[in-house]
Amino acid sequence: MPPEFSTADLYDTHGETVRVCAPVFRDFGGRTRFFGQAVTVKCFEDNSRIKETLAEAGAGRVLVVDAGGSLRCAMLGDLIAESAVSNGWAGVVIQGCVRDSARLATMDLGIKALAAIPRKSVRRGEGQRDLPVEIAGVQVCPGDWVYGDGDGLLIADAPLLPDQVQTGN
Ligand SMILES: O=C([O-])CC(=O)C(=O)O
Repeated sequence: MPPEFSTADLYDTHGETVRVCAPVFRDFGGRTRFFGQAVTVKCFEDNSRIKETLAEAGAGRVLVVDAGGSLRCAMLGDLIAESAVSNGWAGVVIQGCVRDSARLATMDLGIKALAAIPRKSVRRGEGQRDLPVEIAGVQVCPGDWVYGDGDGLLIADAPLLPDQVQTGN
């Protein structure tokens, strides 16, 4: 189980040294409180990099995806989310859409995205990984610390929790 924390308490403790995402995301995963170090992807209506990355060992990290805010297709569905769970990812944050939302809600994974839509993306092998991205008005660099709960999402340069363990599981 993730340690007890709340993004509101973390904000009160750390103030404007943390970046607060604009409240554009909904929770789709079965885990609403999650944290971990960021791995970043930038892609548009093509989830190739997301599928590849979540097939690797997650080690409690959080995949942060700038999907350009597209509301046309889903960048994550139940199969890719299942691979994220079995590979030990703590969460996935997508500036874009998901699908299979009923199944996602049963999974032990944090998932924040803009909306759900039935249409899937088209995989053409495009997209970039491990670069600074911007989601919900804030910059996220690879290795930044991501904290999510029902109130939203905070991004920090350094770990915020006392005695922080190195995984978000
Ligand atoms: O395959 C996709 O593009 C998305 C999807 O439906 C899944 O992850 O199950």
